[in-house]
Amino acid sequence: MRWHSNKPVDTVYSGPSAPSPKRVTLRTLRDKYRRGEPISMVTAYDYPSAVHVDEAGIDMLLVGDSVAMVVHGHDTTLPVTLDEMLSHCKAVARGARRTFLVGDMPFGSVEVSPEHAVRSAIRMMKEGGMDSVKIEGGFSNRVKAVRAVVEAGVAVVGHVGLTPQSISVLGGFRPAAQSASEALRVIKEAKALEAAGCFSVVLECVPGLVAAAVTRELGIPTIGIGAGPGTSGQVLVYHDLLGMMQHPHHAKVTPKFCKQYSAVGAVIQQALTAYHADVVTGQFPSEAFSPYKIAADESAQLLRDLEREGLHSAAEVVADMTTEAA
Ligand SMILES: Nc1nc(=O)c2c([nH]1)NC[C@@H]1CN(c3ccc(C(=O)N[C@@H](CCC(=O)O)C(=O)O)cc3)CN21
Ligand SMILES: CC(C)C(=O)C(=O)O
Ligand SMILES: [Mg+2]
Repeated sequence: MRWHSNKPVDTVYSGPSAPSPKRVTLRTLRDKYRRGEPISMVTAYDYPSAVHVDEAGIDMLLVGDSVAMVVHGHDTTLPVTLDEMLSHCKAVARGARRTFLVGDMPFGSVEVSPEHAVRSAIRMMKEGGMDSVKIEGGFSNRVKAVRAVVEAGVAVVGHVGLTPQSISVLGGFRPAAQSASEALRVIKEAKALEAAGCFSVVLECVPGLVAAAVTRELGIPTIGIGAGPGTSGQVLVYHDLLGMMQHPHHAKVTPKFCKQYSAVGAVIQQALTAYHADVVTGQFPSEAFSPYKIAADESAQLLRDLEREGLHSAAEVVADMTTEAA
């Protein structure tokens, strides 16, 4: 009860039952945007990563359908289902106390009709515990879906430029808006998504000039990924920015626009190799990691019980280890 306390804020208990930090809301995001303050966004797919993102002060957390590639090992984002996304959303929601949560609507959860999109979006909110959803694409049927979802009372982030869920028609993860006509289309799509009620739009893999033009044209924040510095905010994939995807197995899916702020993949590899070596050489677990003891009178009783039952091998071990300990 912060408002009843006369202690300075930093002496207030900050353990698990501490008062919750102030949540980022749509209001907070709009205020930042109006003041021209950049908005930070990162993906997370599980409880521990959500805790880290939350504690870092990141404004928005995206439970991205990139989970299909980064966590499930698929080559595209297409296979992940709404039920799988919901499982990740629930875990993330348990770890996030402050950051604004966006659930990525996976391929197959919005396309059929606006009603279909509304039903899926409601599940993201109700079951997934999200604060909003993100819907990929700017074609007119997607704009209609966005409008229906917003009218149902769900805040929506749009997503134009490279739209990985359209890989089947795009033919690959290619940068978007590189011709005048493509760039104009992206700008018009972003405008249409704003008009349909999106509170923000992600711009993926478009030239910085195009992203800056969209940003100036819109009255809502743009969040760029591989879109240069001229957007209202930035988003990166958690594992990419931590440098967890350096192994040749997944290095191919780490996009070149990603700055690596650490080399966590190398740290993990080194730790696992060291653990393996310790197990093989018997250095783990040492006394320090063998905490469970049996009292002397209990082990003496156990020794008698084992001999009585004819369990001589076990009895021998108990006898040897009791003398060792003594
Ligand atoms: N780990 C990860 N990070 C991401 O940022 C991310 C995903 N996965 N999966 C979903 C989408 C796909 N993204 C990607 C993936 C690859 C490139 C990329 O390397 N593009 C190349 C061209 C590749 C080609 O032509 O096939 C480039 O030169 O930009 C870009 C964005 C961004 N998203
Ligand atoms: C790359 C971001 C914007 C995304 O959609 C995802 O991670 O799924
Ligand atoms: Mg996505």
